Amino acid sequence: MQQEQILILDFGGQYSQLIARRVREAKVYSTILPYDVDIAKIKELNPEGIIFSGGPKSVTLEDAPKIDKEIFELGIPILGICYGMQLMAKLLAGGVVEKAEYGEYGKARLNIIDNQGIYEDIEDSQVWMSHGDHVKEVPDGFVIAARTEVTPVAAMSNYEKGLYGVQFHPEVVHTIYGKEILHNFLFRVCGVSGDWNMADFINEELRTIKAKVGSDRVISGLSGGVDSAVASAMVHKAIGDQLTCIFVDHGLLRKGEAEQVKRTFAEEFNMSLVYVDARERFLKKLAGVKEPEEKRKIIGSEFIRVFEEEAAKLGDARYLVQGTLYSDVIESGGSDSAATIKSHHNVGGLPEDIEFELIEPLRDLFKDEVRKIGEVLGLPDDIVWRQPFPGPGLAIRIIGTVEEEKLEILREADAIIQEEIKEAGLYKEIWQSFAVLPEIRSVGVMGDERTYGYPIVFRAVTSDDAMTADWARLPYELMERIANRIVNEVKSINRVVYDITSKPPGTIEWE
Ligand SMILES: Nc1ncnc2c1ncn2[C@@H]1O[C@H](COP(=O)(O)OP(=O)(O)OP(=O)(O)O)[C@@H](O)[C@H]1O
Ligand SMILES: O=c1[nH]c(=O)c2[nH+]cn([C@@H]3O[C@H](COP(=O)(O)O)[C@@H](O)[C@H]3O)c2[nH]1
Ligand SMILES: NC(=O)CC[C@H](N)C(=O)O
Ligand SMILES: [Mg+2]
Repeated sequence: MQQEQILILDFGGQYSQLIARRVREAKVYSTILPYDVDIAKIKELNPEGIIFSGGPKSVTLEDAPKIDKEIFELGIPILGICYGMQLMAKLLAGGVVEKAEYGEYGKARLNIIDNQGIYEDIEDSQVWMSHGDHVKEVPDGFVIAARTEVTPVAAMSNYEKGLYGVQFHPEVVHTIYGKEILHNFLFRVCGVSGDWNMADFINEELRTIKAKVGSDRVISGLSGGVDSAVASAMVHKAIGDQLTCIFVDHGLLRKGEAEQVKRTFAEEFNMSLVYVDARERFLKKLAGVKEPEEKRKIIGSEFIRVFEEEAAKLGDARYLVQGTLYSDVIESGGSDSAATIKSHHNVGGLPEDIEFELIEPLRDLFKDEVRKIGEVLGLPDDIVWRQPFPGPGLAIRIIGTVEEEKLEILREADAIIQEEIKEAGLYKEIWQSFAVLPEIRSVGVMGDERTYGYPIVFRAVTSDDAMTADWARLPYELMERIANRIVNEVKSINRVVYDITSKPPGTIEWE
């Protein structure tokens, strides 16, 4: 029997991934595809429903993303969100979209005019808006379902065909009834049963991996972090000893990390693990390099070169498993219409001549979902709840050139932070806590002596999925203890500052 699924067509919206998440939270499987996917592919998937995401373009422009009109004739219910609704209005006969006199950004009050379909049991309430265009005339067969103070067509519905457009964003938490509206679309309009769960996801992935790999050998990049542990554990479950995990020590790890990862995996996992000491070659390649994107690309490509050598030793493994998540993909400019914020080593930092076929079972998921899978698979708590650590490691926490001496300083400072945050019982609550070593020095006084040393930037953030983050409001006593210890125990450091920037506008890491 074919699995129930909802297809999300991505028009480059900020929240496309959030829509997918909300659908999964409703226990319905979802797939995101770019808007220009072939209509034949959509027919083949035969989803229970389709959601059009928002998008940055204006449908009134010539080069705006479009879609084959045939999609409205497939008999599949469609929910168009923001740009998605405007596109629906533009493509269907009778619909008119124009630039609105007043754009609407942020909170608005939804006034429901027609309570059927996705508005059953929904009351007038706050919604979240972000648009400059609006629908002026609804297409033939549609009714105006809701309005706001400035937008006369805030929602439109065609009950007969199961076509719905919403100008607001039901997927964001600020839309009070957002979840209920999406549920109405899924359960009342599309008629899904909502019996999908993470265990199904895992089983489906296992089947796909098995079918793809056959009897070939596979290697997996294993870092000790949760993503690669979960991805590797899944692949191991699918193909057993055909998998070999490769742990690369690139010299950019934290204090004691290499030993700790080796120990944990020997004790807790029955997968074979190869440890590669690649410290010298990474540091050599990075020598003198300052520019963050260049560092990232060097590291991404060197990782692959190491994996290739190890694959050859194993008799040519053709597949490489990576614990890539959706947040890595989107920041690397993963969809056609999204900007590149930074090239994650495992996505945008991959070399062009890579010959491996990638296996990335977590590519569509967010970290908290991966942690759930980790729990379902029975992975130990200290792996599942480990704070993320970026693949390029300390190299992107040293501003400027990466040198052994600076790495040593950063390792010591970082170890103090880890220790104190754990001691304070905050490790799990805090998304990431770490030290950054900037390329500046300042004057201080210690033991009546002038010092001219580096500062350490202490950064601690809260987040659910790394897409947005806020600086952690740590107790002053804890900050004080950390600052004191760093200045006293780490040589060359004479000052500690705390980063109070959220994401956006900052990012979590400094490079
Ligand atoms: N030192 C390493 N050795 C081998 N592979 C690595 C290493 N560091 C990163 N990788 C690969 O790059 C992927 C992405 O790294 P990333 O840091 O996002 O994930 P993670 O380390 O598994 O989890 P976390 O995000 O919790 O740190 C990993 O899943 C892994 O496949
Ligand atoms: O494996 C990784 N390879 C990378 O190149 C990379 N860059 C950032 N990160 C981690 O991703 C999350 C978001 O980071 P930023 O807010 O700094 O963009 C945070 O959790 C970062 O630690 C990386 N992880
Ligand atoms: N968030 C969106 O999808 C915006 C759609 C379109 N760009 C507008 O401004 O109206
Ligand atoms: Mg990591």
